[in-house]
Amino acid sequence: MVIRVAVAGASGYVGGEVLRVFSAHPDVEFGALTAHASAGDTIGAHQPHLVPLASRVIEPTTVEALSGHDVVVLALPHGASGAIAAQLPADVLVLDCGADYRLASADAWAEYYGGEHAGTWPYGMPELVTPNGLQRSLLPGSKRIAVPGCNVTAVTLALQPGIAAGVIDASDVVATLAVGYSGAGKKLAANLLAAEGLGSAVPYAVGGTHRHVPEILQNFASAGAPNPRISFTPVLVPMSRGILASVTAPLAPGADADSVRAAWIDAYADEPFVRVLPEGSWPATASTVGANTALVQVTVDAKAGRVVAVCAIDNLVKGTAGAALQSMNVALGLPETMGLTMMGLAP
Ligand SMILES: NC(=O)C1=CN([C@@H]2O[C@H](COP(=O)(O)OP(=O)(O)OC[C@H]3O[C@@H](n4cnc5c(N)ncnc54)[C@H](OP(=O)(O)O)[C@@H]3O)[C@@H](O)[C@H]2O)C=CC1
Ligand SMILES: CC(=O)N[C@@H](CCC(=O)OP(=O)(O)O)C(=O)O
Repeated sequence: MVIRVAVAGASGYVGGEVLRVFSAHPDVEFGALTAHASAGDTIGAHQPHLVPLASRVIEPTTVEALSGHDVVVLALPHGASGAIAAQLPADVLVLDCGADYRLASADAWAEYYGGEHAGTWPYGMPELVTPNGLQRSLLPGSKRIAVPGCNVTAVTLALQPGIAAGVIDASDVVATLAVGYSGAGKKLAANLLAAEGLGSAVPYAVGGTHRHVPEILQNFASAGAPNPRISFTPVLVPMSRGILASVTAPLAPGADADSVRAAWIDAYADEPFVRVLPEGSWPATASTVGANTALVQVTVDAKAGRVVAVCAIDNLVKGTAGAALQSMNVALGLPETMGLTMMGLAP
């Protein structure tokens, strides 16, 4: 079987990671590679680490260029993906790595992103708990998939077992994230001067303003939280990749350390890409670099009466490109793990 894949945004961080991750899939063959200002350049000029693709020429992102493929991956700024996706044929599988189609609520879109809401597509997180079972059962046959936000993936995977099992109170969640520079995209990351960024940790989008807040709350509600609330603070730290989400919530009445641990272990026992670490060992972003891995740990802070859950991912793999490939496999009826690995890169 050959799956012809077009990648829009091939000059960016996510586009580059889509090219790297998807090239490990035995059935994938790349068709058009498109972008915007870099059209006419070679991939090698923008992604020098992708040596086998170095001589491929980047085309402008047009409906014509993206037509005639089995799969189109959009790795474009939000807004740009909605504009092009609306013109793509209905029978091509479109995986949008941007935010345009993630939210179910047009009001939430207007509040956090502004402008018109493009719509809502099936959500590309196979592990998500939904009222109708796990999200993976809803993806086969889908022709449109909204790939989750990277911070959202880390926070959701950290906490959803406790929500689904009823052992935490999700109306008072506090999340603090250490996030790497590549999450900001190539253009912004280039502006983060090493002289100022190195050696410093800087919070941003503080006070409930981050665009991922409504997406996280949507996932918590999907997992069964009746009135989810979160105080969310991302902190930019000097690493190129990685997200470490530390998430806490009150212990539900009647729950204890045993029921909490059992909830997390049971939730992820059969998940190919989520690993609950042995007790006492805590996730590190370095162990996820380059892999479609989510490492999770949980404990009870008895004095505070709160559950503390931590999740580490590579923002560009499980946080985006890996999640896209995982969802593509499920949508096409292929083994979910095809072409994906939990073997990271270290040291
Ligand atoms: N970085 C991350 O960790 C994550 C990012 N995402 C999302 O993925 C998407 C891509 O992000 P990222 O790769 O980081 O961003 P980059 O800035 O690194 O790359 C953006 C890409 O989009 C292209 N582009 C910009 N404007 C247009 C346009 N008007 N029409 C067509 N192409 C355009 C650029 O092309 P050119 O260079 O030629 O101008 C470039 O290829 C965003 O929606 C982002 O929010 C999601 C999860 C994680
Ligand atoms: C460091 C940094 O800025 N990280 C970005 C990552 C978000 C991202 O890219 O996700 P979307 O697809 O939802 O835009 C942020 O926190 O906004």
